[in-house]
Amino acid sequence: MSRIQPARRVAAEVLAAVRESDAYANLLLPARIREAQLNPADAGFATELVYGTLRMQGYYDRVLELAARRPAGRIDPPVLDVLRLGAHQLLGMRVAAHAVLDESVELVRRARKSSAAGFVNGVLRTVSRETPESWRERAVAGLSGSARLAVASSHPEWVVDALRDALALEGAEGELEALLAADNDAPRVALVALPGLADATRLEAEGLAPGEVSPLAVRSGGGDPARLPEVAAGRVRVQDEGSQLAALALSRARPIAAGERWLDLCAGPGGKAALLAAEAAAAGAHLVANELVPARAGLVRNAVRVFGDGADAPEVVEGDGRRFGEAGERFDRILLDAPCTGLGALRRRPEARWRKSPDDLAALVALQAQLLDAAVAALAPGGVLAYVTCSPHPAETREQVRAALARHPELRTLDTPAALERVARRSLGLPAADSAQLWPHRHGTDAMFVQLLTRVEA
Ligand SMILES: C[S@@+](CC[C@H](N)C(=O)[O-])C[C@H]1O[C@@H](n2cnc3c(N)ncnc32)[C@H](O)[C@@H]1O
Repeated sequence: MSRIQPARRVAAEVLAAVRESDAYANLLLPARIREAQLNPADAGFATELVYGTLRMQGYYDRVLELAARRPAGRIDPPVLDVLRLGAHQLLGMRVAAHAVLDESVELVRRARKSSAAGFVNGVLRTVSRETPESWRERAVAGLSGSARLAVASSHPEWVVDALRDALALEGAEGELEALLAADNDAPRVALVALPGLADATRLEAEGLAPGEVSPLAVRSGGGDPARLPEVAAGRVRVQDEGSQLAALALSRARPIAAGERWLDLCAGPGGKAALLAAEAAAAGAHLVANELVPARAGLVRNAVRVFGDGADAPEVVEGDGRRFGEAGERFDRILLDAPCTGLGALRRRPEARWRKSPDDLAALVALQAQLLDAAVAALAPGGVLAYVTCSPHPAETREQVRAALARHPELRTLDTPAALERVARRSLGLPAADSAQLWPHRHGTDAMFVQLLTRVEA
């Protein structure tokens, strides 16, 4: 009989898969919880173990380096997984030391690393001898500036610098620590009630909490959202409220004329496409949803299945979005929710901050510019284009828009903060500017960037 609690076993398996095969914790963990048939309490424990360990990995590595007196890079990766998991229980969850030590030793044996059992026991015992507060001080001793913040908040240093630069564009550099802290908070799951198919007010009357900023949002009461019949049927979907507002800023930028043609250029996995399809269906507009990666195009098809397959149903197409505009086809509204570093969604993708590097940024910025050019070419004169990223990085947001405006004299900005304020449930307090930036620490959303653009006759 295994002496390892099922929740710890599931957490250890997910951490190993995230490291070995670049698995996404937010996709793999719910599946493993279901397979292992964990009860709600154990499912919650496993979720905290996985998310907390991955988010705080940078900080725990610093503590473990001090306790083990060797760099984390010189610790066998499967052994390091077990140490990180143990550190999170001791420092982040205040689990009793004897339980953490016993089960960590079992986990390292189970990972076929029995020879490291004494090492794991010794390092975690050292960690357990000091309080979390004392480790917080020791971990940053001798560090300053971004390096100190990076360790304390468990973010890579280049991400700390990028977030500071993005806040500085609004004169809000002083909010950096609040933003970093918000990235480490477990976000409450937001749901969107698709217009015409579900009703947020009715769901509130049935006991779900109202959303924070989106008029279509309700908050899941915890547990697996798929237990709600509306979610299982695809009429209510899990979607960050910032994403909801970004899609609504486009669909509600101005009244919809029947017969309008809409394009979602980079639609996978289909969250915004489903919302746009609902908005389009209610007003007699038609949506084309395009996605490059076939598997993700499949997710878009699933997301819009609820609209049936009649002539008015959204059309899902596969291919490189950069081909749009070439054949002379024009659209009245275009969403370009561009592939990006995702630095605005670190709360919900706990491993993401460790996977991206500044090298990824250059390639993404180049791709975003090409997709923007295609979107401009495919935009009907007088149409509306929403350029959206789930990253606040200046190179992906305001600098990208500034460069597009310089390349395309026919492009004009629209007052995006006003468009977002019009659709939001409460005032967002957005500063006056052409573009709009949402923030986790201010709005409880991902850090979505939205720029509405229009095209005058060339
Ligand atoms: C930020 S995600 C879009 C999220 C989506 N709008 C939603 O709300 O669910 C960007 C998507 O662009 C896709 N993509 C990347 N390069 C592309 C290209 N050249 N053409 C079209 N799609 C692309 C990615 O596969 C990814 O699914």
